[in-house]
Amino acid sequence: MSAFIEALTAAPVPVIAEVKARDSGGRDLLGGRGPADVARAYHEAGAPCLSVVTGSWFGGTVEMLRAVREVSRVPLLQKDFLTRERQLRRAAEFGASAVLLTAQLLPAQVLRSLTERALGLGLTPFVEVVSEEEIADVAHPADCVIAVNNKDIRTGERDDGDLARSLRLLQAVCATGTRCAVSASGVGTAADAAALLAAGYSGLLVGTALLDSASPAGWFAELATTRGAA
Ligand SMILES: O=P(O)(O)OC[C@@H](O)[C@@H](O)c1c[nH]c2ccccc12
Repeated sequence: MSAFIEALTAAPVPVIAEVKARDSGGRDLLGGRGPADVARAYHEAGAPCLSVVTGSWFGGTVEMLRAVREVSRVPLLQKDFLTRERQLRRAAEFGASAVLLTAQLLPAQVLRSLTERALGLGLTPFVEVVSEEEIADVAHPADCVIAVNNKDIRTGERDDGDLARSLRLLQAVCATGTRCAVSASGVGTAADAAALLAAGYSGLLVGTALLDSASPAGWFAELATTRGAA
C-alpha cells in the first residue's frame, strides 16, 4: 500500500492538513507565518499527512512544497492543477508522495494515463471527483485516493462547500474498491468532520478551517473528542 494511504488510514485522526497561502477569494491564510511554521504546527497537532497547494491560483509556489518538505517527516500531497507527465516527475523530485489529479479538468484518457504515470513514479494519485460519472472513470482505484471535492472548481471554489455531496457520493466511491475515500473542502467544524468520518470516509482534507484556527492542535483534539463521544 502507498505510504500516503497507509499513514492516513492508520491515524487516530485521519485528517490531511493543508498549507495554502490564500483562499479562492484572495484572502491571506498564512497571516505572516511561513509554510514551514504552519507545517510544524500541523505536526504538533498530529496530522498524519500534509497537503501543500502550489497552484498560483491560491498564491502557491513549488518553493512552498520544498519548505514544507524540509521540516516534514510525513507524506505530502502536492495540490495543483497538474496536466502533464513532466509535472509529475517534478512533484516526485520535490519529495511529494501524492499528486492531485482533477477529474473535472482532464479528459478520461488523460486522467487514466496520468494516473498510470503517477503510479509508475511511485506517487499516489489523489483523484478529485464531483460526480458519479467521474468516479466511474477513475483507473486503478485500489491504488488511488478518491476525494470528493465539496466545492466547485469551475466557479473558482468560491462557494462554501456542499458536504451533502460527499454523503451522496460515498457509496459510489467505496464501490470502486478504493482503500481511501476522502472528503475534501469546506469541512469547517469538528462536528462536520466527525459526521463525515462516521458516515464512512477514511479521511478528510482540511485547509481553511485549520489555517484560520488559533490552534490546529485544539482542532484535532476536538475532533478526537467528538468522535470518541459518538
Ligand atoms: O480550504 P478548504 O475549504 O478546507 O479546502 C481544501 C482543499 O480541498 C482545497 O484547497 C482544494 C480543493 N481542490 C483544489 C485544487 C487545487 C488547489 C486546492 C484545492
